[in-house]
Amino acid sequence: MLQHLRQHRPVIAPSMLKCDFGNLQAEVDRIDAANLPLYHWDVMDGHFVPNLSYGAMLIAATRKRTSTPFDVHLMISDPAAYVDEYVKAGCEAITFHLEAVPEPRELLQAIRKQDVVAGLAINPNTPFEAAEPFLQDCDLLLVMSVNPGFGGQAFMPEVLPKIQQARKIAGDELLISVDGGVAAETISDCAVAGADIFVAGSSIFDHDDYGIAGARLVSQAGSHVSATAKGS
Ligand SMILES: O=C(CO)[C@H](O)[C@H](O)COP(=O)(O)O
Ligand SMILES: [Fe+2]
Repeated sequence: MLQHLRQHRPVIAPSMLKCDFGNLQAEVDRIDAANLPLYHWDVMDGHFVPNLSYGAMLIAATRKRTSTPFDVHLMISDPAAYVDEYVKAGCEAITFHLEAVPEPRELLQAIRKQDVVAGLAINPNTPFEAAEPFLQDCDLLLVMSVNPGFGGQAFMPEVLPKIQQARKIAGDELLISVDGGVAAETISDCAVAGADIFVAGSSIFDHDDYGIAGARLVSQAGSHVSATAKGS
């Protein structure tokens, strides 16, 4: 899975929060036809964030419909209680919030032990230094560029220095994902700062053709992803 993600950099990951749940099979077909290499599932519990989305049951049902890898972004207060459900649902990457689990080492290690990519997410107000001690136990750092809870919000450029810091300190091994308001106008700044996974909700699902929307994002980001990073 890590190899898959590294090979597909810049990775455009459609945020399923914005898809048409009334026609999920059609959405899966359109995403896969567009060759988007990673699904991003936003799980919200109405407690950690003021919104409720969907859970492992829906993800497991969709798992049967596509072989494209899944990353689940857990915006929930007690991720440790639910990680096994998301592994069983077929998620290849599990990302949870540092704000929910201030001592995340044990949970990151437990995720890795199951051969699943371990991701740690930080909110816009959380400094990079809070996550830094745990980076050796992470495969992926997700930097939120909106306050979590809703799709369609405006990108917060003030998070870009955190991405730069993470890339400088962690080197090329760490996958850095940016999530929230990523669009054609904002993606190149994220790529220049050092991100390699770009979560895209509105900037994919608001378009008629996901292939064209994805290719546009790749071309805006692509030239900034270093040649050594690509395919390494
Ligand atoms: O985690 C999220 C919100 O909490 C979503 O992944 C994110 O907002 C994606 O949607 P958009 O690209 O429209 O901002
Ligand atoms: Fe997300």
